[in-house]
Amino acid sequence: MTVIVGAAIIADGRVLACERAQPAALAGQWEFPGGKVDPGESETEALIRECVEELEVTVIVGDRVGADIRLTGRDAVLKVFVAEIDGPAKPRAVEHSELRWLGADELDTVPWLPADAPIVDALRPLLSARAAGRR
Ligand SMILES: Nc1nc2c([nH]c(=O)n2[C@H]2C[C@H](O)[C@@H](COP(=O)(O)OP(=O)(O)OP(=O)(O)O)O2)c(=O)[nH]1
Repeated sequence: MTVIVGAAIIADGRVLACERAQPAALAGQWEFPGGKVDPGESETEALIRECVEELEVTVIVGDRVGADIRLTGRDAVLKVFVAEIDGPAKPRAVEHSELRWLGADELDTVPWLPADAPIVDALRPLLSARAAGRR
């Protein structure tokens, strides 16, 4: 089964949402940066590599957010991890059409990929807690 990892990159109580530019069927929908784990690579290594490729930032990978999500019609599972940017670098939209930092009350302002709904739900309380300074 293909494992796809995603990074819920959090800073200042907001999470980084990324708008897909391609393929056409997914363009305009929002996601967590990430992608397939390559053979011989750990999930953490894959996330770090994908964030460098897609955003030109190095992330520190933390806890899982939500449960494993089976992608419909595919032999694939999505696993999302909390992450933070290591250092002062700002993410750049290398492969996405737009990046936005969203607070707990802004999560519903973008159309997420359908599979991400449970992850977005799991993130909401986490972001509220961080915004309130209770990491
Ligand atoms: N990265 C990412 N992919 C997601 C999310 N939700 C979701 O359903 N997916 C799906 C969309 C894609 O079908 C698949 C990931 O594909 P991808 O194109 O980002 O991964 P990749 O770079 O490794 O793929 P490839 O170009 O090497 O084929 O997972 C999400 O939040 N983040």
